[in-house]
Amino acid sequence: MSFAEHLRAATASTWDAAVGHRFVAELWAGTVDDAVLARYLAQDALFLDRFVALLGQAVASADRTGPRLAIARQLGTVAGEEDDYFGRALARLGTPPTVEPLAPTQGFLDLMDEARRSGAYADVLTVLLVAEWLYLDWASRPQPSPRDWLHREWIDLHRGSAFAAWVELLRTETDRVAAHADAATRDRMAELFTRAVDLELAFFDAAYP
Ligand SMILES: Cc1ncc(CN)c(N)n1
Repeated sequence: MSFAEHLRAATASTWDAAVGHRFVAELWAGTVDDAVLARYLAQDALFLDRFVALLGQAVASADRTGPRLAIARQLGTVAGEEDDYFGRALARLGTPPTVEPLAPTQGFLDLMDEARRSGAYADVLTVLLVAEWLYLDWASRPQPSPRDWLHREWIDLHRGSAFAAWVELLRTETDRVAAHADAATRDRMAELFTRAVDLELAFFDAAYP
């Protein structure tokens, strides 16, 4: 088992609870309440801002050209296609332009800021890996797509061959960096991974007041 697979196995119960969350089931079924989706997306718009900054740090701290370019391309997708979805979705749902972060969102902002400020590629990769791998996992259900673009596009942004290749790159990079890291760095990566998985579950929970 690779380092990344080991971390995922160690967090399996929380990971599986997030991937099988009520929010995910309702999104796939196209039955998620507009107020719930609005609450979730308004929080995720706050997440997106700091996520782009974290991707920027990954571009800066990558130690090889190939991964640096792949991360830069994905940064473009998040700042482009994904941000465009947020604009259209929040306009349709009528979400207020400014919202305060709920506790799980604040936890994520702190985690991403911590990893970004550390400048440590290992830390940045670990947080990115959880955020993208867990989303690929819930978005890859072998199930018909919901009809409404509001639901379908949020799924489509996190599945497909390009997104799967992106997650594979993050996993390969995490394993490569961990293989050359000292025990303290690997311990820190494991701690960041666990914190991020806990926050993913709490983030879905928080969509339901
Ligand atoms: C909370 C959360 N985690 C992960 C993702 C996928 N980048 C997201 N959009 N929001």
